[in-house]
Amino acid sequence: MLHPKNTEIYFTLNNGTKMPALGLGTANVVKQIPETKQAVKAAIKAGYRHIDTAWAYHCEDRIGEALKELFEEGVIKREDIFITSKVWPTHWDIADESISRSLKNLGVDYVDLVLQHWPLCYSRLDDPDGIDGICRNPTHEDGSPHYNKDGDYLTTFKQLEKMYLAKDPRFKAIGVSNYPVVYLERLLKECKVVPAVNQVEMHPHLPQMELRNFCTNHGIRLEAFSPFGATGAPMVKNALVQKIADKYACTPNDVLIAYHIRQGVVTVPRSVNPKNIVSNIDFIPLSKEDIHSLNQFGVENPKRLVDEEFAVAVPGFQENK
Ligand SMILES: NC(=O)C1=CN([C@@H]2O[C@H](COP(=O)(O)OP(=O)(O)OC[C@H]3O[C@@H](n4cnc5c(N)ncnc54)[C@H](O)[C@@H]3O)[C@@H](O)[C@H]2O)C=CC1
Ligand SMILES: O=C1O[C@H](CO)[C@@H](O)[C@@H]1O
Repeated sequence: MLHPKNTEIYFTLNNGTKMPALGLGTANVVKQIPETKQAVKAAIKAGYRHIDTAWAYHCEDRIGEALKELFEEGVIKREDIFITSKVWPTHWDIADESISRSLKNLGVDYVDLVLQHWPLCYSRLDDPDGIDGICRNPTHEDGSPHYNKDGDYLTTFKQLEKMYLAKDPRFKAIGVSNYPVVYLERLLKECKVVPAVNQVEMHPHLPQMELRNFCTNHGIRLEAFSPFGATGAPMVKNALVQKIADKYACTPNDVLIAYHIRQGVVTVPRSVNPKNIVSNIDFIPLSKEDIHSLNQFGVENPKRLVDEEFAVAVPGFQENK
């Protein structure tokens, strides 16, 4: 039986927007940021129609250069692709300005999805070496995160909601990222718009079963970041993943991507290597039994692989759930 490629699978969000199941992650490590442009061009030419980015990745301008060339070469039109950007905690109370900054850097009139990047409020500190003159991860002298103590994390989504309800033409859908169930419960009580997406760390070490059930029940599309376990792709070396890869005669990366798409979860693996970018397109008909064994592995061995110093401020990050 012929299977679709991962790039041919789309999911429908709760406002009717269609979102490609596979996207290109662009949170490149600093030394690879200059390779973002060629990675985006390689991905689009290979069939990707979804780019996941953020103000905080400091590469939106390079993505914009790639898109400009692809549009001019007639490879794609703007409406052919799905672009996600995100509002970083430094911009928790100026989401409008963050969106305008991202659109300027990307060189587009709109993005398809805007996410609140983290439910946190950072102080906005000047930093000539930062992004747009702002320190991305502000800290106190002791190295602890420099939060704005007067900030309410829900402010950001409330600002996105207000613009969305006013039919702001700069984006099609709004969502969140790194929201645990308890934060979603508050949001659903205080806001009118149900987030279209919740982007969270997910892989067989972190199946997020409670969050998966909650989001499914409330029509929130889950999106898996760090599907390979972030830089160095540690999940690729996982024995169970490798055993399943052998069974399907595919790569462990193929299993890790199919693990999400077969469960209706969007995923955005990162690479600047055109060979890897292309190989991540291969669809694998992972069975329900194999998906269950991968989920069960994580239920019994929960482990966060992207565990940044600021993340512990969000419930659920401490207990590695
Ligand atoms: N919302 C959020 O807070 C976060 C969002 N993200 C998004 O998720 C994306 C993906 O997650 P990441 O943590 O960046 O990493 P990832 O889990 O996608 O793994 C990237 C690593 O896998 C390697 N890789 C990729 N394809 C491969 C292949 N076919 N064979 C062997 N190695 C391969 C890459 O070289 C890189 O070292 C990010 O780029 C970003 O767009 C990531 C982290 C947090
Ligand atoms: O989206 C994100 O990507 C970086 C690297 O993982 C992380 O700081 C942020 O949440």
